[in-house]
Amino acid sequence: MLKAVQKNATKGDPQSVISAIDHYCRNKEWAMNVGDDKGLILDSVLTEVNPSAALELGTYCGYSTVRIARLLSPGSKLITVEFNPAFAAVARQIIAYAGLQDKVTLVEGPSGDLIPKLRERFGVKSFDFVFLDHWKDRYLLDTKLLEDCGLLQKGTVLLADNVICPGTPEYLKYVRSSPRYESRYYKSNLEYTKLEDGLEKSVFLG
Ligand SMILES: O=C(NC/C=C/[C@H]1O[C@@H](n2cnc(C(F)(F)F)c2)[C@H](O)[C@@H]1O)c1cc([N+](=O)[O-])cc(O)c1O
Ligand SMILES: [Mg+2]
Repeated sequence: MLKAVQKNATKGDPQSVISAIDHYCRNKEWAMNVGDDKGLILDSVLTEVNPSAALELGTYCGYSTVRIARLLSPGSKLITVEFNPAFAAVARQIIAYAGLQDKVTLVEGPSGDLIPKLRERFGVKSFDFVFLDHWKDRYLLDTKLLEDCGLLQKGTVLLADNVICPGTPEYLKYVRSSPRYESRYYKSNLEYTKLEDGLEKSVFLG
């Protein structure tokens, strides 16, 4: 994927990086990026929220990191968390190739340990936007952790990938039944396939 970006994309042009990854994953080797179909929903929700402090759980190779960072207003920041050092190393290069390294802080390690430290380490008061795309059995745990650490404020938007495929049943049940969230499903398809998948947008009500 990184080679495809270096070969086919233009340095400093985030859209060309996104297109190069989508073309590679559609024609050469599938990969678990949010992809171009769900990516358009991510773009529109992000533009609507226009966050000054955004968090991504699950950097993987940095595809959605680039999608998010390219739309941030000047001075806004994205913190992205990745557990796997090999993926993090690729993501750093892809983010840098897109020229977005000044807007993005990539933090390596497990979310359980890192989330409680985000305030003291990065001076984050709270997040306006959170993109969940990491291990599906951690979505609910980490959402509760974000609540408990006071990192969500009234109006914070959580956007979760893969709520249908591979699926995040407990997370969905929680955000759809809790009086503290206003939740809505955006139907789409699993990246680079015709299978159904979708994003769940949940607004924290405080
Ligand atoms: O399993 C999927 N995604 C899991 C994604 C996992 C990614 O999130 C990282 N992570 C783990 N913990 C953290 C943190 F930050 F919490 F520490 C970050 C992992 O190292 C990995 O890079 C998936 C699978 C399919 N599929 O079709 O099978 C499609 C998709 O879109 C998917 O996202
Ligand atoms: Mg995903």
